[in-house]
Amino acid sequence: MKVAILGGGAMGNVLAQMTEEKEGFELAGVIEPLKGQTPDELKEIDVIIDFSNPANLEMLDGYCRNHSCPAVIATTGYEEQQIKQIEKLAESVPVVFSANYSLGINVMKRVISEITPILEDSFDIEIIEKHHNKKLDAPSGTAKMLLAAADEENDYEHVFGRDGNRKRGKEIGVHAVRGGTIAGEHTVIYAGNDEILEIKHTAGSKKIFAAGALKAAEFAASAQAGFYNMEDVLFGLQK
Ligand SMILES: NC(=O)C1=CN([C@@H]2O[C@H](COP(=O)(O)OP(=O)(O)OC[C@H]3O[C@@H](n4cnc5c(N)ncnc54)[C@H](OP(=O)(O)O)[C@@H]3O)[C@@H](O)[C@H]2O)C=CC1
Ligand SMILES: O=C(O)C1=N[C@H](C(=O)O)C[C@H](O)C1
Repeated sequence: MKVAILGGGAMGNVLAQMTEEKEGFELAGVIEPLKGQTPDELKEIDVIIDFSNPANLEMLDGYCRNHSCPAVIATTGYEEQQIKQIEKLAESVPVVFSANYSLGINVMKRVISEITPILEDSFDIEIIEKHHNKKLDAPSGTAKMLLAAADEENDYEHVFGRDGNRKRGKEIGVHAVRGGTIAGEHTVIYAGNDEILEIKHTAGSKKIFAAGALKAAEFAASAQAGFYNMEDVLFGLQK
């Protein structure tokens, strides 16, 4: 399978190396948008994997539409309107879209949806994410995804970067920490009276995201047009 990578940054580089090493995969090229490159320069791509920046969405959308090319989108920090645009693109081509391609976080997401309804009335819920000091967006896409998993009913008030006292009532605080080379750490804290439950995932390196994105690429290359997430890839199609 011929894979093109949009974004030649930290993730693009790790993914390029893993693509070249993986049996059955061939690296068609790495597109570096800030150097004026576009995917149009590459021929016969089976799937394009985007680890770049929301500013590249128009380019990605146009390329996938014009070439009926499946996409795996890993970039985070999109505006609501851009996510709608990705959903629209998925009416024409297969799109896998996830803020986190690791197995652990996708299992954690399931755990959070399962236990939050049991604990939410008597425990306070807070989310803490930690990342390297080069990360542009905050809070992380994964923190927002875990928040959505905790908040299926949508009757919470969300507080990003809480400062001061917790108000009583349904409120989930999301906190971002940036430093050094932390590959990614996400903790959901359930704090009750005299007891604390923490669910935590730590990424040991960027390789876990690249490995998951390659799995998603295999899935996307043989899927019908549609909007998929990493749970669809790992656990079979969700409803
Ligand atoms: N879903 C997941 O599992 C994961 C998602 N991510 C996300 O992937 C993205 C990339 O991460 P990472 O590689 O660490 O980031 P880097 O900053 O190392 O790389 C970002 C890439 O995006 C391009 N870029 C940056 N700014 C712009 C801009 N304004 N306009 C156009 N292109 C731009 C750059 O292109 P150029 O090549 O020309 O320099 C660069 O290669 C982030 O959004 C991050 O959150 C990261 C890890 C896992
Ligand atoms: O920028 C990163 O590095 C990461 N970004 C993703 C996010 O915003 O959640 C996924 C992972 O945590 C690493």
